[in-house]
Amino acid sequence: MAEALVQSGLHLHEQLMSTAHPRQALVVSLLVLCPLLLLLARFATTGKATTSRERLLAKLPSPPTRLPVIGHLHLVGSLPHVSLRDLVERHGHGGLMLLRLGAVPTLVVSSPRAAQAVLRTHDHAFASRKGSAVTDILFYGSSDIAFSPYGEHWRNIRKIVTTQLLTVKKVRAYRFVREHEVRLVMEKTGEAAAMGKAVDLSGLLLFFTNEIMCNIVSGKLFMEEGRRNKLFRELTEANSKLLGGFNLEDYFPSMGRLGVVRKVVCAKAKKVSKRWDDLLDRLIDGHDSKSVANHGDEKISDLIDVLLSIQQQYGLTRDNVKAILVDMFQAGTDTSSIVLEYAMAELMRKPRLMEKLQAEVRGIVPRGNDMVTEDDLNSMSYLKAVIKETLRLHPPVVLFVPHLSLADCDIEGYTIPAGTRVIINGWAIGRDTSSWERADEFVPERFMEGSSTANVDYSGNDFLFLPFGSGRRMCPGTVPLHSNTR
Ligand code: HEM
Repeated sequence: MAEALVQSGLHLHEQLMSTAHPRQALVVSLLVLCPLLLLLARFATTGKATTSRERLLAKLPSPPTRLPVIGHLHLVGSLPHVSLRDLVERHGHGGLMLLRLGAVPTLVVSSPRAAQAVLRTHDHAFASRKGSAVTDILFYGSSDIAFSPYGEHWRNIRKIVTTQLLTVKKVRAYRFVREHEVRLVMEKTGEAAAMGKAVDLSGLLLFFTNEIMCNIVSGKLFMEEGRRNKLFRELTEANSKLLGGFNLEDYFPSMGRLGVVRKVVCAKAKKVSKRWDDLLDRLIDGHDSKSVANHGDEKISDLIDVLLSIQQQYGLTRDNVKAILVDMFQAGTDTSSIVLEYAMAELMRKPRLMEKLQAEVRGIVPRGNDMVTEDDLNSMSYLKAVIKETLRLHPPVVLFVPHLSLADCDIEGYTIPAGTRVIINGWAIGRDTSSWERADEFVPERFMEGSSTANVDYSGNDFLFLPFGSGRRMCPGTVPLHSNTR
């Protein structure tokens, strides 16, 4: 179940990063596109090995079996993160390898040391992104946080997210939303258990995280909630499919610029984007800067309220606001539910660990309390270790959103030319056998006191454990994740 889940790739970043594709999809797509192949070959081979950039790329370690037109695409199997890890082990050097994915030279980074070079030593040079026709449509000209190129606009919206939207204070304020949703999940599970019915945990956890994100982003006052939340779920899934599908332009950018190809590639994305746009327009129109969701005495503004209230101060257009909102949904929903699902799957497979965790919870929650409160969680060191271990072994973002280099950089004795796409394999880094003992096993004890890796954490400073990345493009979502999963 778990590996399939990684592949079904529900999370924004996971989708975005799936620049490497299942072979089947590739073969089908290429058959369909056969008439275009000759043209492709022309585009794909232009400038080959003649420029200084090509000469630098040619020095990088790379699998020898490169085919005309598709390059190394045929080497990438149905689990791209696994294929890439294996390919780097076989053909890479120092955790680095160059793949030609169609016409796009792509640097694959697969070891803690190489990741440190990219995300810390040369962070500035590797901090950009390259949008595509699809991200331009779904994210309002790629003006969201995840796809914006490095520069003024990205700095501005990233600041908004970290100082206004995803702050500890703000996330704490939504505690009542989380507690309400946890109670609902408990009730549903309890009812099913009483009737001896099986529970679809994946569905329940996805529903749970989606409900939380919906209430945090757009509050409780606007539109009939059930309908709105369902629509958000559908649209998030539609985005994931589009971002994770085979997009010709990702591999053959020159082809993508041809009007006719762009039209075909973009038709579906435009339909989905129109539905997002209608929904976001209705939600934004339903808000005004003074609107607040009430909970007892607390007055909690949702993320739309916050964005509208600072819109002028930060010079945001309405489309910028919408792009940020799409990011929050896309990035915030599946990640947390995937972590929860893997944690449950691992604990079910290892009842001894489940008992240990239950004993910790029972020892801390006062007798008679039917719910664990968020205050109780701080003292639960084994629970924290279980979550860390889940993130190490099953990071929901297996391959990071591709980075783009802005300047030439020397790494591990190679010069990586400016304009190179970089894929960081977070999944492989978490399972690196030179960093982790019994790397493929679920052992939360490795994060408990007394273990040599007890203090390793995911703040982006320990390069052997990067579930959220590191550096300028590191995930800004650690604060909400903490609250949603625990
Ligand atoms: C378990 C939960 C999550 C994990 C493991 C995770 C992981 C990541 C990773 C690995 C990246 C890419 C870093 C890079 O490209 O170098 C990323 C980017 C991002 N994440 Fe998350 N994420 C999670 C949850 C969230 C949540 C809850 C939000 C917001 C509500 C969020 C918002 C973002 C955004 C906006 C970016 C793009 C940052 C940028 O390009 O500047 N993530 N995340």
